[in-house]
Amino acid sequence: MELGWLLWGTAVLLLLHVLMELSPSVNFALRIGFYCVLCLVASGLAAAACLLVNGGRTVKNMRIIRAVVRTFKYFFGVRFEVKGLENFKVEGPAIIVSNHQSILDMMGLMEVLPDNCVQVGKKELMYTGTVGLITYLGGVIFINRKSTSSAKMVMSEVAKTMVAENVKVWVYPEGTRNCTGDLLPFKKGAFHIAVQAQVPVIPVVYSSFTTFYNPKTKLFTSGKIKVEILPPIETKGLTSDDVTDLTDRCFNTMRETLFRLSGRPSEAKDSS
Ligand SMILES: CCCCCCCCCCCCCCCC(=O)SCCNC(=O)CCNC(=O)[C@H](O)C(C)(C)COP(=O)(O)OP(=O)(O)OC[C@H]1O[C@@H](n2cnc3c(N)ncnc32)[C@H](O)[C@@H]1OP(=O)(O)O
Ligand SMILES: CCCCCCCC/C=C\CCCCCCCC(=O)OC[C@@H](O)COP(=O)(O)O
Repeated sequence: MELGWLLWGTAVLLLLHVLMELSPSVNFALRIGFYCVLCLVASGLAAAACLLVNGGRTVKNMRIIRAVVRTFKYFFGVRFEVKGLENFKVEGPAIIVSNHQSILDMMGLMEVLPDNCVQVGKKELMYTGTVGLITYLGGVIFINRKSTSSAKMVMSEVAKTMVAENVKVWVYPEGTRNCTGDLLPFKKGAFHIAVQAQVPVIPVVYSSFTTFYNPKTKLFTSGKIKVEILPPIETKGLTSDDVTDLTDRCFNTMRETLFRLSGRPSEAKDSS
């Protein structure tokens, strides 16, 4: 009986392996499917640990989530090369902005996430089962992207509480995933918070995934991601009139860095 199960298991694994070798779409679907299942299962386990250790929604849970997610890279053969971690060592709160390419970004986020840091996320994430639960427990700030006025209200509240509670806030200023190897124009919410709270902006750039991950061509193999944490940009003395300029400066610096890290230096010079 047990031998029968073993043989069936081996046959299924072999079949999956052959299918993955033969078809890039099957390989892609299985790897992404595995990533989602891993996120759902790990979130359930992490949620139990968060509730036992910290009792409810708190940024302290991010340490548990970070420790769990940092193991994911070994399942997918993803390696990170990180530079500039010392730039996170600013006294007190800050806004961290980074490029957003895929759901796989959670691995890169947790690889460098400083202590006492929460992310801004779309409210739809709340409805993703255990992943929604873990994002809630970790203190993620949920916004409704379809309503600028309500999103702006939440962001203004964040500007007040991040100073009172001494937390850093991680925002993806492109506002959505973008895996083209370039940046989308930046939304201004993150920069408004930074100016309102008078806290520095710390840009973080991840090299393009396109050489090993591309949903359009169904590519998903192992690969290396270069991460660079850039020096903080001060906002002391800036007003709401300076937000557009601050956004543009940050965008240009990050785009230049993205192209350099991804081996496309010439195009960085074309941007402006
Ligand atoms: C254990 C296993 C676990 C596995 C799992 C772990 C997961 C544990 C981690 C989870 C991590 C989640 C990570 C999720 C990642 C996302 O969900 S990314 C998507 C959600 N995030 C975002 O969208 C953030 C970026 N978006 C913004 O900041 C946008 O500005 C806003 C606030 C949403 C507004 O959107 P909008 O209306 O489209 O944008 P925008 O053009 O910027 O603004 C319109 C006008 O309002 C003004 N404005 C904007 N904001 C403000 C403001 N705050 N004050 C005054 N004026 C403002 C602008 O200046 C602009 O006016 P003009 O200057 O053009 O005259
Ligand atoms: C009971 C309901 C069950 C629902 C099951 C849902 C399955 C989802 C399972 C795993 C997904 C793992 C995702 C990890 C968190 C990813 C955060 C993220 O990257 O969100 C995307 C968001 O930044 C931008 O969204 P859009 O590009 O605008 O779209």
